[in-house]
Amino acid sequence: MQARLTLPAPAKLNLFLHVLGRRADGYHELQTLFQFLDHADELHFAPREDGQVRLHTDIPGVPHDSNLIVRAARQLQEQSGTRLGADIWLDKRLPMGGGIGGGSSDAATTLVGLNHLWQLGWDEDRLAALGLGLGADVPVFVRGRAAFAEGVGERLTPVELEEPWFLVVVPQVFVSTAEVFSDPELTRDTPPIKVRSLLGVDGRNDCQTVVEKRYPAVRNALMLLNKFTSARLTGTGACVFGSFPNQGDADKVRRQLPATLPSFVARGRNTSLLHRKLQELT
Ligand SMILES: C[C@](O)(CO)[C@H](O)COP(=O)(O)OP(=O)(O)OC[C@H]1O[C@@H](n2ccc(N)nc2=O)[C@H](O)[C@@H]1O
Ligand SMILES: Nc1ncnc2c1ncn2[C@@H]1O[C@H](COP(=O)(O)OP(=O)(O)OP(=O)(O)O)[C@@H](O)[C@H]1O
Repeated sequence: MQARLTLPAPAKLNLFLHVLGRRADGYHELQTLFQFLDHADELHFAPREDGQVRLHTDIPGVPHDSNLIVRAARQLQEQSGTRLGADIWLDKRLPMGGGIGGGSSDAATTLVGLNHLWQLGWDEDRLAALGLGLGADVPVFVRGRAAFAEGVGERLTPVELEEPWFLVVVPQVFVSTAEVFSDPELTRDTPPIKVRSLLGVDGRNDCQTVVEKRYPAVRNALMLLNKFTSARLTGTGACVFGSFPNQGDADKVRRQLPATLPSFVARGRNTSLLHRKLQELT
């Protein structure tokens, strides 16, 4: 591997997730609060003169051409008209299907990284618009600022939040986002809130009841973590999390969880690890 650029692709949490309604195209109108975690995949990039895009790391179950990294790279290549290609390597650390946005974050880091490497000069708005076509969570990762999100996640208002430590528990099940959103029992009528009333909002996730019913492993993880702190679901799961004022308190609870249940501790951040790294580059 001879990488020219190495960048992180951090996880996100949905600190709350409200489902407001269903649109004609089947997608759901949401309101959610995104914050980033200092826990990340890492991507390595090198330019290619022959125009090919090659990801050299296999993710089991994800064919090369369906990987969001490859799809993001090819779409940026096509839409920018560059003749360059890229070799890409991935250190996968984020659990998949966990509701912490690993695939979307990989796609965003690819867009931002190749924009830099190929010297395209695209601005954030253009990269975020391309990213939205790859997944609802991609724009927030492209922009890298904690945000109140509306629509399907594309209307973003940056916010400054406290930056506590989070203990994230990773139940060993894969939750299908599409299945959760198509469940007839999903609550879809939460009234909209205004960004200025954010502070008064509790951390409810409207998907939690449906996910707990369908996935006993998630219900068990929530029950377990609830013994120590107020536990919540992120996205459509499977990950559940609780917040702590410092790392020591989070680690202490982590040590009391069964060894069979994977978990990690990471700080919540208002500026993503990707964007902090980019600031060092410029
Ligand atoms: C739940 C969140 O993680 C919150 O951050 C995201 O909104 C989900 O984003 P994502 O994983 O990128 O989801 P996508 O790949 O865009 O959508 C997966 C499937 O979930 C359903 N879906 C997703 C997002 C949304 N606002 N309404 C939906 O109904 C759709 O059936 C869609 O086919
Ligand atoms: N680079 C990638 N990393 C992870 N998953 C990928 C990637 N490319 C494609 N996928 C596909 O996307 C699916 C969802 O992965 P992801 O890790 O984004 O889920 P998630 O954490 O639930 O995301 P979200 O919070 O956005 O719902 C995977 O099961 C996989 O099939």
